[in-house]
Amino acid sequence: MAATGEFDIIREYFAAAPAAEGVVLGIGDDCALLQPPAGALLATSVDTLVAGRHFPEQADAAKVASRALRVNLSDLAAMGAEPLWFTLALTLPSADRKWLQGFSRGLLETAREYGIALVGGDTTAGPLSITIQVTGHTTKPLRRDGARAGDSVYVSGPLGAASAALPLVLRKRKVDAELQQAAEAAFYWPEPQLTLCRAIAPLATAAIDISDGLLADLGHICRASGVCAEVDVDALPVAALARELAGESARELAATGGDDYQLCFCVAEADVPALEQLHSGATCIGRLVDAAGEPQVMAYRRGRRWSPQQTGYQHF
Ligand SMILES: Nc1ncnc2c1ncn2[C@@H]1O[C@H](COP(=O)(O)OP(=O)(O)O)[C@@H](O)[C@H]1O
Ligand SMILES: Cc1ncc(C[n+]2csc(CCOP(=O)(O)OP(=O)(O)O)c2C)c(N)n1
Ligand SMILES: [Mg+2]
Repeated sequence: MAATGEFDIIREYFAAAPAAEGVVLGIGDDCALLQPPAGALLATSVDTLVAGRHFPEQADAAKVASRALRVNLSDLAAMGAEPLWFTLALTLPSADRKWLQGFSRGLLETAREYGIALVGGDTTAGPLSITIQVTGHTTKPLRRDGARAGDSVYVSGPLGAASAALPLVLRKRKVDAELQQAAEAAFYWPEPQLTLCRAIAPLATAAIDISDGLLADLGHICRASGVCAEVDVDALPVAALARELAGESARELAATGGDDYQLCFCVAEADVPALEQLHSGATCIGRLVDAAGEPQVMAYRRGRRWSPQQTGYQHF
């Protein structure tokens, strides 16, 4: 039996979200009432995931829910913020009970894992899309505009897995069950770098999460900070899964493919030894230099300037 209407869906699948810190009033009224931690800045961000654009139309509901929350948590990590609350705007083609059960399970399990509470949302009929707005708190924000010439540029972990996995996730390429599972894990369960962001917050001058592609996203730091970046593409940590799936193209995917949600961050020269002491798993991939002309990313392969056709995903 299908759930009947908008309010049944909310009550049955979302209203049972557990009580959480700072939630004076949660789901059910015109607004949620929230009490921010004393003295903290609130960090807020919203991202939409559209079926066919951000995930396959026929994707498993629990996996899509988890990915939708994880990519939003990634923005909190990139800002140096701790998760507090989120809202969910869900547009559904139909009130499919099985889909909704999977979706709410995946969403609420992920929310519990990362300590973030669902406090409200909106439910409408239409083409499948998922919008999540997250709020966190921080006393040491990691902005995009704090990087300076001379800083070293780091990435938090291996790149290229999610974009190499996309053809498998889209079922455009058939592989054995184990490889299919690894591909789906890379795509649907990116790890928001919240632990790393806590460790690097005292040292990083700027940070961004890699959603569109490393070279494109680092470009945002360059423009915000008024610097150029020199990136040694040969130094990028390429994910083993990307190598297995994409062979020779894996390094290009690591540089320009999105969807991995690792962090890219910068550290002043004087703080590099302290950063290295953290043994955080981050890899130095280049450095920042004065922007003689326009702030931009300059990529190098085998010591020579390298300009890929696309530096990252573009919607339009
Ligand atoms: N439609 C919009 N209205 C207002 N601000 C927007 C809109 N779309 C994007 N932004 C803002 O532009 C900046 C870049 O957006 P985006 O590339 O989506 O960031 P991210 O990769 O962190 O999700 C962010 O500060 C975001 O809040
Ligand atoms: C079905 C499908 N096709 C293609 C992609 C690749 N892709 C779509 S959007 C995107 C970039 C990230 O999405 P965006 O909406 O730009 O997120 P934001 O930068 O705002 O966090 C990528 C790599 C995908 N994830 N799923
Ligand atoms: Mg966005």
